Amino acid sequence: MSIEVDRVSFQYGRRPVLREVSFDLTPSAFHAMLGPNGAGKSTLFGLITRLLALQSGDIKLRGRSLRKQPAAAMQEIGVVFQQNALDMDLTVRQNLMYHAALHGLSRKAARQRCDEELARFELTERGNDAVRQLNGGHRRRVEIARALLHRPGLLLLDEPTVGLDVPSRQGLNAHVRRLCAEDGLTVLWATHLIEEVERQDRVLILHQGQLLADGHGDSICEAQGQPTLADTFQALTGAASQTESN
Ligand SMILES: Nc1ncnc2c1ncn2[C@@H]1O[C@H](COP(=O)(O)OP(=O)(O)OP(=O)(O)O)[C@@H](O)[C@H]1O
Repeated sequence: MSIEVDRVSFQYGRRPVLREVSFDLTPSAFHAMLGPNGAGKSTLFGLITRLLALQSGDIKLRGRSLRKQPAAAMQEIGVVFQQNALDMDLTVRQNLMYHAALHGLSRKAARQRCDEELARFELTERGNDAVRQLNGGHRRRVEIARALLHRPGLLLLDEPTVGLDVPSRQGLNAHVRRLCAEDGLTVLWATHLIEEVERQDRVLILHQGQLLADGHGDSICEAQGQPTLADTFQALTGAASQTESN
């Protein structure tokens, strides 16, 4: 699924937060958006998902402009925000069914899609448990399953591993990479953690609202004359990359 972000700038009040950000994503590939806290990642996600209104520039999904055809463009997007957005007292299945109804799926289609997603995320046995009973890693999986119920072509994840322990972080990252490889999903994974990025990923480095690098991890390292992504990130941003331990 193609997405083009074209010269998007944004400011809160008089404070610029994004400056002429442009990129497009490779269909069916995993993209890591790496940026320290405050880089503007959540603001960009807010614009792509229309939580925030575009001020300048445009965003197109499969050629459909968010400005001109917002409803059609939004059908293409599944999103997992930084904050848990599940109802903790409802069961896993109820959370999914509610979301499917919001997307206009019939009850029959919704049930079928829920079954498929629960199986794919190895959650079938937890379907009737309240979300509150699940650990953090499983809750995040439910959120991703929910984001995919309406079969979007693009999955956005905003720091999805925040608050998870190391094995859960790694498991979730690997799971999303599999979705990309097996289902042809286009993924944009925002993080400030270098461990979640691999050298063969398309990497977008955002810093203080500007896109400082965009390309395969290897090419970015080579262009900067740096041995690792962590060194490249530091050279470009002046910020030591954050790791799970700090
Ligand atoms: N509603 C708001 N009003 C004013 N400033 C804001 C608002 N939301 C975010 N900001 C500021 O905009 C800048 C970018 O924030 P944003 O949340 O987009 O960055 P981020 O890369 O997602 O970082 P984080 O992971 O910490 O959320 C920050 O300096 C932040 O303080």
